[in-house]
Amino acid sequence: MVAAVTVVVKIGTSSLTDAQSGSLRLSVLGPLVEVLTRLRGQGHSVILVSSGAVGVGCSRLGLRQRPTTIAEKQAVAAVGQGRLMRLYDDLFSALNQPIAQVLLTRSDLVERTRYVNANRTFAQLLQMGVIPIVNENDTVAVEELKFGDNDSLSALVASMVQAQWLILLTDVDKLYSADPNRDPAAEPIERVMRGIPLRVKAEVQGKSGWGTGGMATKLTAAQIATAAGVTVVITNGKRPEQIPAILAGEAIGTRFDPAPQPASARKRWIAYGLVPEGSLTLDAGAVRAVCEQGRSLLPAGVTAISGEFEAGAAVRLCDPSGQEVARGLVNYSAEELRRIKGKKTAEIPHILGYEGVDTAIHRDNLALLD
Ligand SMILES: Nc1ncnc2c1ncn2[C@@H]1O[C@H](COP(=O)(O)OP(=O)(O)O)[C@@H](O)[C@H]1O
Ligand SMILES: N[C@@H](CCC(=O)OP(=O)(O)O)C(=O)O
Repeated sequence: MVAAVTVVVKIGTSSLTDAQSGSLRLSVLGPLVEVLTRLRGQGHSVILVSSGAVGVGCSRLGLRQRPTTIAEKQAVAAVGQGRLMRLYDDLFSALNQPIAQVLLTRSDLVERTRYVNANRTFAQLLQMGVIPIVNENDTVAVEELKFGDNDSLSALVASMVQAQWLILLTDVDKLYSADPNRDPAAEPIERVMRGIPLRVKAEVQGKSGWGTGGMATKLTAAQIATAAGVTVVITNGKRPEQIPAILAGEAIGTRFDPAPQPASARKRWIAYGLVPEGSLTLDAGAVRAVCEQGRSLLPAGVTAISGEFEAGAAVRLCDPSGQEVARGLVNYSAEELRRIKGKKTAEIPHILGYEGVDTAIHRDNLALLD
């Protein structure tokens, strides 16, 4: 018997719907509902992140391809989401398991008070024995503030609720060294110890006909969730009955090990919950100070600024080669930083004409990326 855990299961359109007809695959949904209900009955907390609103909406409206315009996608998702939830409610109700619909947009997680509030709602639902079923609120999400894919959404939810497990159910059994649907020589990867291998990142271009992000967004999800201390597994959605064996430690699918010392909830929110509004390029000394010595970022170590943002905004911190290494909340606007970049702290009041703070980003507002 496995100790009670919080598990987030994400199921993609490619597993939920038939690629040809677009109709829902009851042969997948039935066992999934059964296994999640059983886990709940054993005392585990379960959250389901379910895609499928667009796919189901398309099937209902007789559309043969995923819509391309935003307005079309939003309208089709509005048709599909209700049908999807109705089906889930019927199936879970047959097993006496209460469920809840939770629709989130990126902006719900960007604003700290809304993030904290969403977290409280999840905690309350789980305490009441409910299985929350989460999707992006496609109908109202605006392009600049979209998760865009439910892989990232599921990782942010897993991080927010401090889940032990995130299980990504898809139409392949594992992560491969290349897209197995295109390259027959692709080799399966059973375990990713820490950090996602670069050779794999370069080889994750494809996706199924109805899927959104392909394997690339699953790797991003794995990065976000493992950094929060969550164990991530990518496995085939056709066999949901394997989930208890996964939780018991069996080597099924691809397993990503969690960070041994996850950052605090606030730092994780800075790193992955917020949407960066610009970028700062750092010199090598500043990268060392921030990444290895845990120090604040001084204007002296900044060599370039891109984007327009106000003080308090979230920005990317990049090393001299352009690789993103951290994120943080700036103490100065982009316009101010352009004037004081590369300058010593003592020079700042003269340049700006007022006494500012010493740091461009204080270490408490700085989160390293995995
Ligand atoms: N390196 C890889 N390993 C496994 N699958 C890959 C890889 N690169 C691309 N893919 C593709 O990713 C697809 C799954 O992603 P996607 O279609 O978005 O599924 P979902 O709807 O479950 O999110 C697979 O069908 C596969 O073709
Ligand atoms: N929110 C969208 C799903 C977006 C998405 O990530 O799809 P998928 O790649 O199939 O998990 C929907 O419900 O159709």
